[in-house]
Amino acid sequence: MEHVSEKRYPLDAKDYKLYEDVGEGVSATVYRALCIPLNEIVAIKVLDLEKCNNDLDGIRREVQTMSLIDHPNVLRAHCSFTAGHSLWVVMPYMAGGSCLHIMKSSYPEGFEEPVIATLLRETLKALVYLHSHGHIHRDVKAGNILIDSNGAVKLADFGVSACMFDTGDRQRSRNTFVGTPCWMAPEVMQQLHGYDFKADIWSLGITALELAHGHAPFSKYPPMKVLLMTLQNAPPGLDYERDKRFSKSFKEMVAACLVKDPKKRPTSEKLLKHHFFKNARATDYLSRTILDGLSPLGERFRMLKVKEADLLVQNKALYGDKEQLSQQEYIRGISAWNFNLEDLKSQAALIQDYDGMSNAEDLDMFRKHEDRHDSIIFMAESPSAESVNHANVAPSQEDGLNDLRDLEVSLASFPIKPLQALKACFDVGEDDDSLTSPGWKGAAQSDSQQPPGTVDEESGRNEGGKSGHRSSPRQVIPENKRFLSSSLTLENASSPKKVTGDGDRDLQLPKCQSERNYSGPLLYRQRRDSCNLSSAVEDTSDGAIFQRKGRFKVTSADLSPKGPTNCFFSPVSGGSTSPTTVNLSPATVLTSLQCILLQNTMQREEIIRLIKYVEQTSGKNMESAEVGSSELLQTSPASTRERELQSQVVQLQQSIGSLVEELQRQKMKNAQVKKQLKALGQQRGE
Ligand SMILES: Nc1ncnc2c1ncn2[C@@H]1O[C@H](COP(=O)(O)OP(=O)(O)OP(=O)(O)O)[C@@H](O)[C@H]1O
Repeated sequence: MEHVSEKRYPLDAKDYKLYEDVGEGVSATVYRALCIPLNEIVAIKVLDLEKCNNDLDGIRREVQTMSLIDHPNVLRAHCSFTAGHSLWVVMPYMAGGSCLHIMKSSYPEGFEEPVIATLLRETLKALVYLHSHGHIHRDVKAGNILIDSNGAVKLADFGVSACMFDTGDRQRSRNTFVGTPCWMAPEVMQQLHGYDFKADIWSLGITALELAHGHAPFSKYPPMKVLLMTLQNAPPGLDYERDKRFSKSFKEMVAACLVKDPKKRPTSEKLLKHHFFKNARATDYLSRTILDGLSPLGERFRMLKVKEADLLVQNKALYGDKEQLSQQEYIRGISAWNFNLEDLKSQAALIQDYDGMSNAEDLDMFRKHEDRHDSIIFMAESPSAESVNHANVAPSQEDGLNDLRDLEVSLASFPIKPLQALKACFDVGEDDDSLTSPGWKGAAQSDSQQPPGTVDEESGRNEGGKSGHRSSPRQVIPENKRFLSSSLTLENASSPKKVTGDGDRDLQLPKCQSERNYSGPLLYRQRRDSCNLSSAVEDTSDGAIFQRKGRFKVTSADLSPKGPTNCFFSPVSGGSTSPTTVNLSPATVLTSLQCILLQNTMQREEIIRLIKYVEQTSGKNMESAEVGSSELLQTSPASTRERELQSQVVQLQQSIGSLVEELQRQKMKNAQVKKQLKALGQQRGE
């Protein structure tokens, strides 16, 4: 199957002339190019196989999927071949570029409804086709919806697609944590029961919001927060003042996609019949509207890069802070997040300031649920379409009962288990990448400056005018790792890396929660970081690493309690000390984070006391001890803040406690009323 289309596209880099770059992803640069023998303009995606961190299986899957599909709304690869250490994927050139690029350059506030309806209908047609052929796309987003000059719409990027008919490792990959957080369905984050086609419907709903607003919901938050917000909050929707311009049918369509329970989402086929799509126009409408007057794609892309570079410089000047920069990158729609330890720690810290109230409510509430699973009466319902309208409304104490009810409903119908998500985050890190692939670390930070690398070496020319070379040593791809689109044989398809599914992870969850200290993996990794141990290989023994195109690297996690001690923050420690809890709520995770914080504070204070004690009793003023204690004492402002936070948490706990009691009282009343009604009914019957 060397050539998948009727025309024979050559399998040699020399037969293509690369022009300007028109797009960039995590691991690839896309060029406009000329296929010389056919005299045809094509797009060539040049994937740097080194950047892919040896995830040849993932790449092979992308190429395979792209080659086999045959639908007008799905971007199909003409052919692919390796050139040195790059993989070239030749595909039709979509001159309009991605919806994301169009929005960024000309529609920062999003598109008008008929445009959105047209784009989504075409995307949905692609999904109907993919789903009926057993594929889950898993990365539906505006950046992957491409438009041709005549307005034709195609869904691209199969880098993380999965096949429902797969077995073994690939089947298990449906339990993995892939995609791009803002667009990622809760069940994908949750990694509890795996997921199916419905994950794409969620992403489509998020994409609808993205097309309506110019950015995806939560896009200003760092990934960790996005995960927690997606899991904890009511689904986002078109509920704001600014959304008044949109029709009821659009709002309903979005609400139908963004139901947390995947079973309650419509299939792609059913969704396509939604009356919202009656607003959709013929595709040439797109070329007459959003493409009209746009400069050529390469030019737009260049301008965007300049804008982004300026933004980065500005931000650096403003914040000089990595976290802010990573957020800005996020805003810019770049999905190559840098999941390093420091980022994660600061993200984890950020979570505490967010929605303190609701988090604390969740915290106690859910813990109490865990203690009395059976006593919850209204658990079976799921968040209704109306509940979508409650999104982002901060719960108040006045309507505490309703909120509690909502919370119970949403938590109960959606057994949140975000620890894996967090854990996955804690177990990803650029340290691993740097250890396994020496050139990666720097490369990840300067993606936009990366040349295609092989262009020069393989074809001896680089028409794109790219300059600059990697400083990292080039890795020669062994012959058995080279492949053409024709070489997708079974043997070749076997993954070099074993993919570990969530099932494994579940099994490894500690039996006794009290043994678990969430600071364990963090501290452990911190230690490794500081020692710069070259233990990436050992790391995989803790949990096989699998990666999807640089978005995430997920391991089966280090679950052994490597942390120093158990959490001993009694006011909020229920979740952490419960001996049987395995299903963890976001609240529990937050509890654990709070525990870690408090634990560190208390330990620090304890150490200071001990140092002082030793100093006094020994009568010696040991220099080192002095330095140590004075340094430690300097940290007191932080601990004051921490104490404040702790007391806030305690207060919140207390108010939640009373709300829960009130809830219990109401339930008892309810039960009594029911009894009375029943008795009355019986009396009447007699
Ligand atoms: N056939 C094409 N014609 C025109 N532009 C394209 C084409 N394919 C991709 N692009 C542009 O290049 C960008 C990056 O491509 P692509 O998404 O396939 O790379 P990636 O590494 O898989 O990205 P990511 O993983 O971040 O989604 C796209 O967002 C799009 O703007």
